[in-house]
Amino acid sequence: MEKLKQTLGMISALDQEAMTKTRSRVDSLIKPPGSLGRLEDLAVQLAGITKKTYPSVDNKVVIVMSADHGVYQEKVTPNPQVVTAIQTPNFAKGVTGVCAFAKQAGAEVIIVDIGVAVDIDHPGVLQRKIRYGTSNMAEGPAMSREEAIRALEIGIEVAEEQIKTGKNLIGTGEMGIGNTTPSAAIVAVMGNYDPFEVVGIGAGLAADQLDHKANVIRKAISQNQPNPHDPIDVLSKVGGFEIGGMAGTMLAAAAHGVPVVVDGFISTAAAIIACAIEPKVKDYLIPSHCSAEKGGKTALDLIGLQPMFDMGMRLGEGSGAAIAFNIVEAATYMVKEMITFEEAGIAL
Ligand SMILES: Cc1cc2ncn([C@H]3O[C@H](COP(=O)(O)O)[C@@H](O)[C@H]3O)c2cc1C
Ligand SMILES: O=C(O)c1cccnc1
Repeated sequence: MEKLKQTLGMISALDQEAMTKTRSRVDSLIKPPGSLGRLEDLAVQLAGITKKTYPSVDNKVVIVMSADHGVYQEKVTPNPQVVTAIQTPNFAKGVTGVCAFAKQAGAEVIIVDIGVAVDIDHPGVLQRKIRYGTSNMAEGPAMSREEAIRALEIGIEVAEEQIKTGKNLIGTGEMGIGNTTPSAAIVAVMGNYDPFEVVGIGAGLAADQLDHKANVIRKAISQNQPNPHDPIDVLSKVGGFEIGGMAGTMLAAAAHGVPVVVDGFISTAAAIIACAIEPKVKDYLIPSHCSAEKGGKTALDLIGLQPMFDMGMRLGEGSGAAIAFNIVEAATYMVKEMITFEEAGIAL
């Protein structure tokens, strides 16, 4: 709890002076005013986050949190639970979807076992297991409040280790068979939606099973009565270890002035928790894409994030975040590589 409290105490508002300076430079660059659209706003946001007029995001990492879910027993996903364990070392080997995009973006991928159902024996996997998967939220709380805080603190610690080594752009990613169910539950509770409005097919559930998936979430909510005004209560009752870990990563990034790129539906559920814990976190978040998962747009809208692109992607892992790294870095190149009208000797 100490680590969490200390981290929350370090989160401040964006640096207005840096933002004003960067906005002024962006407005005077040799282009029609506003012609680089939201890339201009992104540059200003990066200045506010990093407290630098010329922000740099040249040292990138996607932190992937891997965990299993007790609610798997309710047949909410078509894939065997063992896929989480099979995939986890694959992130260390560099062969998953996010790894391909991270390689292209020049980013590292860090994989953390925060709660996989079996032991993962691979030297490249960070061992931070809280437990061998959550409990079945349809029968009781997914985890204790202490475990939820532990998940947040693991996310903080892993992010801080990365920031200490010089990382200046973080993406959130996850692996966890069944995790679109707790994600939809979080969105339903925090946004007061009926679960059916926000459940999707996840990693390929048959469309005729969506009613069942929504019913499982309804049961979990009525069984546990998560309090939407207490995000840690929501995380513990209907969340997941990897969701808590990603929320913690977002809190740490905000505390240390590092921009954090949010991936798809599951990362957005984590962002909803992080923003409810500390609303100032929102300004440090950079959305990437709009997940094709049914609740994807609703989840982003809940915290007012406007995605950069919509490619019908629904993989998770941090894949959309890694692709978005290129756009985020483009904003920094605009500020430092383009000249102003004045520097060009032109007075219009
Ligand atoms: C081979 C494979 C690789 C994945 N990589 C990410 N996910 C994605 O699918 C899972 C969530 O979907 P659901 O809730 O329907 O189980 C998570 O692991 C998510 O990261 C994958 C899923 C599979 C099958
Ligand atoms: O958008 C996501 O994060 C997502 C959607 C479906 C399945 N896995 C991940």
